[in-house]
Amino acid sequence: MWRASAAATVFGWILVVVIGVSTYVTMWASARLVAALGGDHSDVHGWLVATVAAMLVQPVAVNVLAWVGEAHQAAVTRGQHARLAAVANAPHGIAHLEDAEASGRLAGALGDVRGQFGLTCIGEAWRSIYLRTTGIAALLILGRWSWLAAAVLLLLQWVSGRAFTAYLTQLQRDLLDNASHQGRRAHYLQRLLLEKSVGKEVRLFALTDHLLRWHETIWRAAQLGIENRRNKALRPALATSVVMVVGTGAAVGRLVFDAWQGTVSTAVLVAALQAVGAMSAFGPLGDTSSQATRARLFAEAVHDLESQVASPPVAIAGPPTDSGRAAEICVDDVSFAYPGRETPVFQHLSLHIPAGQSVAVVGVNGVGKSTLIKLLAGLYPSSSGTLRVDGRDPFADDAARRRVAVIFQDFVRYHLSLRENVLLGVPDASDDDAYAALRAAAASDVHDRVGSLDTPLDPGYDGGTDLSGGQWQRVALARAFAAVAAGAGVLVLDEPTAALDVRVEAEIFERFLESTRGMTTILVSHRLSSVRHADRIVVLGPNGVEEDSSHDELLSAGGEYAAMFRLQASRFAASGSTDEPDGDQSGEHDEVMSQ
Ligand SMILES: Nc1ncnc2c1ncn2[C@@H]1O[C@H](COP(=O)(O)OP(=O)(O)OP(=O)(O)O)[C@@H](O)[C@H]1O
Repeated sequence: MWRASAAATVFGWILVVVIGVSTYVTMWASARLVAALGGDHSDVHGWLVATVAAMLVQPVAVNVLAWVGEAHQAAVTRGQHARLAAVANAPHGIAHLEDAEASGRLAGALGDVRGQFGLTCIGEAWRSIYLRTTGIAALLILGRWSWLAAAVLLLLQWVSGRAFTAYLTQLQRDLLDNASHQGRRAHYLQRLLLEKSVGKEVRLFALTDHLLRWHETIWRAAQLGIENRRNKALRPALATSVVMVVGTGAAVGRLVFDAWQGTVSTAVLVAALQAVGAMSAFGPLGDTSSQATRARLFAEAVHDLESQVASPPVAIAGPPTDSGRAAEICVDDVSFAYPGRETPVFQHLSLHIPAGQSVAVVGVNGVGKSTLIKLLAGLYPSSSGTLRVDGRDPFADDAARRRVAVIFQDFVRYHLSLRENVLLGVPDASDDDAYAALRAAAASDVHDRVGSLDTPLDPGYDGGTDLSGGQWQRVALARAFAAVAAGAGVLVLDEPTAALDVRVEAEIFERFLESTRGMTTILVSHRLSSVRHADRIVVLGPNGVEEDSSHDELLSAGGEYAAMFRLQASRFAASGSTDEPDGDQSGEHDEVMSQ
């Protein structure tokens, strides 16, 4: 709370003290007023003024504290958003985002910041603090009658409050626990029933009933464990509250008895009766305790995430690189296995790409083409060997990473304007840069269709629209071209053109190779006809680089590449399409390479 806003914390504590003091004065002055009216007539006016003043000050301070709580809440929520964003983005790679437990916890924490926690928890935490302060006022008043009774009541309320908090903690922990296997699965199934992106398939394959039943089964199984834990924590909470009620009754009985015996004055009797009730501020506080517990658990969860996810090595911001110049890539004896996996994707892989060369990487499904690109982009560290972009490690050096512009097959469709989709990584670029990038990606017609660079590419927004798969791919390509114009030294297209028809893909790749001449480019595609104009073709196989030469040389060599290329070409010819003018090119899709 202090970190989010020191001013709100200090002001809040001042108000808490004011509330505590005004509570004490209200109880004591009103009791003295009753006693004065009842017979001793001592300074009726003075006690009346004190009572009224305290009764006015207290609600004003409570309301101002509620207002401070809201401002404080906003500051805390902002801070928590920033901390969560830092947790998600601090590590240089993306392994933590693929770790099911860490990403589940991150998603849960984010949901919490956006939900109830982000709205009321801090206000309720302040409420619980000032209620405890009113409890201290009540304790001091009770002490005027009997310190023993005050201490016993404090103990009973405190034990009951602790038992209730333990119960709430269990409850809230279960609510916060998005990381359990069953919890994640239940959430996932729930999302399938609600999300737009899967709505089509859910209807098409009539999955609704099946998903509902499946979700219910998993949810019930998860609930069973939760209910058992809750019941276990609820029993001591109930038992201690019974003891607390009996103890409070006994204290009231004793107080009345003392008054009956004449050992307690009217003022003390009236004040102490009020104080007995106010001692409940040390006990269970219902929703206030619940929210305050949630705030505490949330802070703990974020702290745990911070220590769990902050994995070394932290990236260094190296000295600026020669922006705009083609980069050289050296992969030397690199082996790599995904975190938590024993089987390596590749072992002892070596590949040298001189600056300015265009290279196509081809190979069957799962051989590791995309994984190699992820390593080049610095998203994972290699398990062994060295991988360098212009002599620097892209996993450890931010400047080296910025030299690599990649459009992956699962590129992001930003629900932002067309301009932002193209220029997201280059904020200083102008509209002309956006048009140039769109032209280079053969996407000028996308601009013509949506009408403006400002059009949101999401029909959910006013004036927004959606694009076809192929149009999205060309917009993503335009983003890559914009990155090149802004100084990236290696441009990688990892099959972002798979949804395009073969003619458009060939056109884009040709244009791409032409407009990036002199740059280092890497193309990954299953359509061999599309990549054959690259300077060099590298065929990846289970044992690393299996073939590595130009298209013509590989064809003459009559190896694996030649066989795959001829098979694609023959399928293409059999399909009767006239898309490929020289009849030497590949077919509709990636028949061979995908098998
Ligand atoms: N995040 C991941 N965690 C664990 N294994 C992964 C992950 N991503 C990919 N793999 C595995 O690594 C291997 C290489 O995958 P990769 O995506 O690099 O292949 P690819 O050659 O690009 O395939 P495709 O042609 O189908 O795109 C595959 O066996 C895949 O199952």
